[in-house]
Amino acid sequence: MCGIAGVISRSPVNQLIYDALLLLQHRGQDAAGIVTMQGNKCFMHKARGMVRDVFRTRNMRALPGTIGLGQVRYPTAGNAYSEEEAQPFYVNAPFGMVLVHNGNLTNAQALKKELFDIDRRHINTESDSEVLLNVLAHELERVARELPLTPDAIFRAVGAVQKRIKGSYAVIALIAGHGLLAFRDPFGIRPLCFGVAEEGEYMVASESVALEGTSHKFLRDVAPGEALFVDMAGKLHTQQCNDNPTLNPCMFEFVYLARPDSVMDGISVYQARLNMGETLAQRVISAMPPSEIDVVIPIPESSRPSAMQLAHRIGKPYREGFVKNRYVGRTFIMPGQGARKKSVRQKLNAIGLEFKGRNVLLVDDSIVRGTTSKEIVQMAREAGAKKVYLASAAPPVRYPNVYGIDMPTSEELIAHNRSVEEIREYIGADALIYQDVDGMKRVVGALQPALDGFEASCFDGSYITGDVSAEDFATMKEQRKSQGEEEDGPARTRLALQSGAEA
Ligand SMILES: O=P(O)(O)OC[C@H]1O[C@H](OP(=O)(O)OP(=O)(O)O)[C@H](O)[C@@H]1O
Ligand SMILES: NC(=O)CC[C@H](N)C(=O)O
Ligand SMILES: [Mg+2]
Repeated sequence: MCGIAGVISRSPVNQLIYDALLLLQHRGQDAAGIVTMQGNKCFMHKARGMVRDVFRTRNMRALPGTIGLGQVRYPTAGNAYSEEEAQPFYVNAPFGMVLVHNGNLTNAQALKKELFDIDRRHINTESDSEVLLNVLAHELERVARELPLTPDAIFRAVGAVQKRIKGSYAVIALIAGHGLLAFRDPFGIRPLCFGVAEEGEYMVASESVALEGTSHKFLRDVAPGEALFVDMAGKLHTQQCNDNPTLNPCMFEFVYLARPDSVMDGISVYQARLNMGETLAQRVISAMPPSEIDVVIPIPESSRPSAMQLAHRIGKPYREGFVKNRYVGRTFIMPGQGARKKSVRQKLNAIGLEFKGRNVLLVDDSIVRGTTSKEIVQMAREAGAKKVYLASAAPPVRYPNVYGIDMPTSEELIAHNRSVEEIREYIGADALIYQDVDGMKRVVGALQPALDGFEASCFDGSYITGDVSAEDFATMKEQRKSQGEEEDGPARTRLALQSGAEA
């Protein structure tokens, strides 16, 4: 996932976008960028790093205008080290357009070839988002043959884009001299919502927390397949661009990615995590008598609501046994296993007296590569715990994700082709208790009756778009592998150390 935000206002938007990106920082730590437009001219600043490092006062001053957008990046295509792949992307025709994207196109490589061979468009990076922008530009160019460009024509172009691109996408784009466009994939995999400040001043963003934190009133989520367009006069136009939209939000948003104070597609992320803690408690009770547990300890940060609810349900004390260094970012979304591993110990430290001589139940929101849990279990033992049990509020992550979470290969997943007993052994815990897939879907789904389902492929192996071929998987895997191994060692460690602004 990445975090995206776009604003149209009557006053300068540079600070508003900066503030929104800071509120979305937890969605991407590798690069950040903002584009504003004044008249028909674009002003862009993007670079590797976190928001507070990328934008200095001089950069902010060079972003004038009352319309703009920005992104914080967590790459799922291309690599984390390329400045060119940081977003937004710009294309000069038609009109001059910029785009930010959260998600991942599963047919990016085929589209890239098609764009070159047929549409005569050259893509200069490995980013699927640059491909997306060029498909949009191409389709917009077709409808723009007759001017003026109407919202209706723009929506027709979005409909045509949706027919060509596959995968997941929440998109915000600016069309110079015309306005702000946003749309969401027809399965509703990646989140996107919008709100209003004053009449005619809109913000579109990945999470509701970005709207709330910048004093915008949340209006609603963008529906799957829907597009919205705000023209330069601040008039909002919306239209469903797809014949068969369904709502299947990504389950991993509720497990880990999103901030707990966000509400996505009508589901409170916090409540979803509490509910997961509640069902996990039942799994714990059926696995062992609660009398064997002295204390429940969360693995900060994301597991806290689930751990709290679990402790309450099994009637055991909830204690903070690990202190998080607030200057180290999220480890899971860091590029490179070396950086991730090192960061766990930099990030978390045990408080000895919560562990000494006790049977502790550690709770995490998910176990993906096992980096965190293996280190943490060892740290709990070093701190003097008698028994170390581990519970995961999400089920085993067994399958690759191709929709915007960077786990493109099954081999890197600790639960792939391993039984729970084998995982327990690898992690070194005395017991390992997982959530089950149906239980998770039931308790999160209960919060929104209008859902058609969840995109939960990394847990159940079922890919909601139904069109990812074995060849697509192989291409994405190869592409990520070659990009991911490019720069191991010092550069990755540097990134790990420099990340850390609190979201
Ligand atoms: O099994 P792994 O590959 O280690 O991945 C899972 C861990 O990574 C995430 O934490 P992270 O440190 O990224 O963020 P958080 O502070 O929001 O929990 C997640 O919450 C788990 O703790
Ligand atoms: N996580 C994301 O949403 C990534 C967006 C895009 N695929 C990129 O790699 O930049
Ligand atoms: Mg964590």
